[in-house]
Amino acid sequence: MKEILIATKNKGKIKEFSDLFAEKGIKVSSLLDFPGIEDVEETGSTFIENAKIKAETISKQFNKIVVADDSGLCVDALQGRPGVFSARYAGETKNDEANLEKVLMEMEGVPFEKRTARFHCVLAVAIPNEETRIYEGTCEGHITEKPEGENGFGYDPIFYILDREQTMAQLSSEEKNKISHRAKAMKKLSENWKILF
Ligand SMILES: O=P(O)(O)OP(=O)(O)OP(=O)(O)OC[C@H]1O[C@@H](n2cnc3c(O)ncnc32)[C@H](O)[C@@H]1O
Ligand SMILES: [Mg+2]
Repeated sequence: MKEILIATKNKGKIKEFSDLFAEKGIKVSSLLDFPGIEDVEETGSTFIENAKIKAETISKQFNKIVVADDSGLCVDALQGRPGVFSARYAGETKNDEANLEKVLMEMEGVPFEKRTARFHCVLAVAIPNEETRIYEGTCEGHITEKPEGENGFGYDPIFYILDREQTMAQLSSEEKNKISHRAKAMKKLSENWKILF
């Protein structure tokens, strides 16, 4: 079976990529399968820079094709924050619940029509001795006033999808994988599938 290495230790992402690649008959491995590999420092100032840094660093270590995902939540009323700081918005420990509580606190008193936000996903495909490829996807929504739903990860419980009348965390994983920023970026990558193998 074909296999692709994703440069992440985020369990939520790994689950989604496993499902999305399984549709193509491809198995996913991740940095959780290689406990000796250290986290790559995200020193870039954009999603694209950070996705490239993660994919290229791990690709060099393994000398093979590697996919990395840099993603996050951009809230209009917060001038695009948390943005590239999404994973560590409430501190270095990467606590999903503390992060979303911080966003809710900062959004207190903001009326519904001004609570617009989007999830952004950048996939970088690093190929030894070739230029890194970039694929992007976004998903539009509104920030809720309190968390709802148990599925997904990260900011999903406070991200309301207008035409579904549900938060991302209330959707099943199959439904999220049809509309999410990650699924949209994956679709673009899958149109260029042949670069992977
Ligand atoms: O860098 P890696 O190792 O892949 O894992 P990470 O968790 O640090 O990932 P990012 O640097 O890309 O930060 C993305 C953060 O944005 C949030 N996020 C990304 N995609 C999301 C999604 O589909 N649903 C909810 N939150 C998401 C979540 O809090 C992530 O921790
Ligand atoms: Mg990260």
